[in-house]
Amino acid sequence: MSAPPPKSYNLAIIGGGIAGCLLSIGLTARHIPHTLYESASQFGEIGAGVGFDAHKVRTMALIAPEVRDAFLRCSEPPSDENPVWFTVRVGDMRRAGSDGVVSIGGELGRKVLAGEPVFNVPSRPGPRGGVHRAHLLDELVKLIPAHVPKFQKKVVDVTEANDRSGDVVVSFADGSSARHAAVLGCDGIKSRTREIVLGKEEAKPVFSGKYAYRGLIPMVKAVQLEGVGKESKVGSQMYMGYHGHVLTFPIAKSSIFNVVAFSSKESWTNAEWVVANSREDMLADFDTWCPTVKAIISEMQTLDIWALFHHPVTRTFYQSTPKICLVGDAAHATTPHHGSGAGMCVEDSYILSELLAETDSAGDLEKAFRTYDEVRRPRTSELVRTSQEGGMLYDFEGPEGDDLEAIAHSMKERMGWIWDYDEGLAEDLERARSILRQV
Ligand SMILES: Cc1cc2nc3c(=O)[nH]c(=O)nc-3n(C[C@H](O)[C@H](O)[C@H](O)COP(=O)(O)OP(=O)(O)OC[C@H]3O[C@@H](n4cnc5c(N)ncnc54)[C@H](O)[C@@H]3O)c2cc1C
Repeated sequence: MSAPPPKSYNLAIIGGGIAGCLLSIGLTARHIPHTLYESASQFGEIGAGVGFDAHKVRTMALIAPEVRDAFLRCSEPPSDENPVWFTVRVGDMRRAGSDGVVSIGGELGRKVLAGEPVFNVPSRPGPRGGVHRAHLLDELVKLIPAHVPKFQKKVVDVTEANDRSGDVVVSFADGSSARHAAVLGCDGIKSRTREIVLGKEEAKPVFSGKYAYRGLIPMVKAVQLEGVGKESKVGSQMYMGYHGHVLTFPIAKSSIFNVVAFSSKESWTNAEWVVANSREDMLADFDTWCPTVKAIISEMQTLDIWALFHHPVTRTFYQSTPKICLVGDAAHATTPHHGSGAGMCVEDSYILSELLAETDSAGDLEKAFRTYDEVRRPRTSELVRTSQEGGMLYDFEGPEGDDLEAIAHSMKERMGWIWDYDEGLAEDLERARSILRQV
């Protein structure tokens, strides 16, 4: 197939995380000229896991088939016989008798042995699951042409060019600047581009009431921990409790046991979001929990606390002067409780790439951004809302309390809304295209 006519514009992507890389691949596949500016000296992700559901993996292929292939190279082929997202247990023993039976809400709760499976949240068939973030990013980066990324380019400002061209001038911390038709802000939860669009106050992320410990344990070691080994083949586990929950899932083709352990806190006053902590304090957060959870926590090598912030209310994802469009966490930073913040980067990148593919002149970019905002903001804002509620649900802080049937029902409903979206996304794109084509 011959290449489409060249675009009369050149875009700037700010930020080379999952959103910036996916968008760059999407634009490259559609012959849309752009440069990616990243503040760090190279692409990089933290040493932790990230999970994608089957719908997001299918959407990766719509950005470009190579994105899905990249994911598959990092992930374990799923068993579709009994697809399970998480096997859910009660890990907190505060309400347990000496026999280990937890006295907890709902009919299900009467039979619960601490640490033993209570219910499964079924996932959907198809490739999906956890990968090591750095491994995935390494694979994605290979799909970005060498001339596209520019490193050590920290964006400090975006202004309109003063020659009535409608171009934007991107200014960097090193004193240099670059001119583009528009900016695609993929600069994450602490986004500078969001500040420019919304103003400093409105752009501020908000503490969600939760913090997390994150750890990677070699699988050979994890399977020796009490209660873990026999379930190594089962996959992902969630241990619920009062004001906390613990997730474990295999990554790096099951060679690493990824742990995220959550706790609650009313407020966060520290200017830093990742702070050092003592082993005693970390263990104390889970000292009422079952032996399996305690064994997992005691094996964690990183003690840092990650305060979890999000950006719950967003008036707009774009502005016209200077032209900026927000993508990924820059647009809709979410808590991780539905494991879908990066998944929304996938959906955003697909929709925006497709809309830009249909936009031939710089004068039409604003319309493309307005259309993207119209179809993407409702869904992603809802994710931010339901994800925060999800964290409270797993920690027995929601209206369901510790009623396990009500929690199971709510979890399945919330996850279905995120996962069963192949048709929804196709409809969103169709609707967006018809808006874009209106004169
Ligand atoms: C504990 C935890 C677990 C999670 N688990 C999951 C999961 O299982 N599944 C899932 O889908 N999501 C998950 N998420 C959410 C997911 O990690 C994020 O939604 C996703 O990584 C956001 O990607 P991003 O590219 O938008 O932002 P980022 O990854 O933050 O990337 C932003 C990039 O922009 C660069 N940058 C920043 N400022 C500037 C600047 N001024 N100039 C130039 N460059 C700049 C940064 O260096 C960085 O490279 C989790 C989040 C947390 C906290």
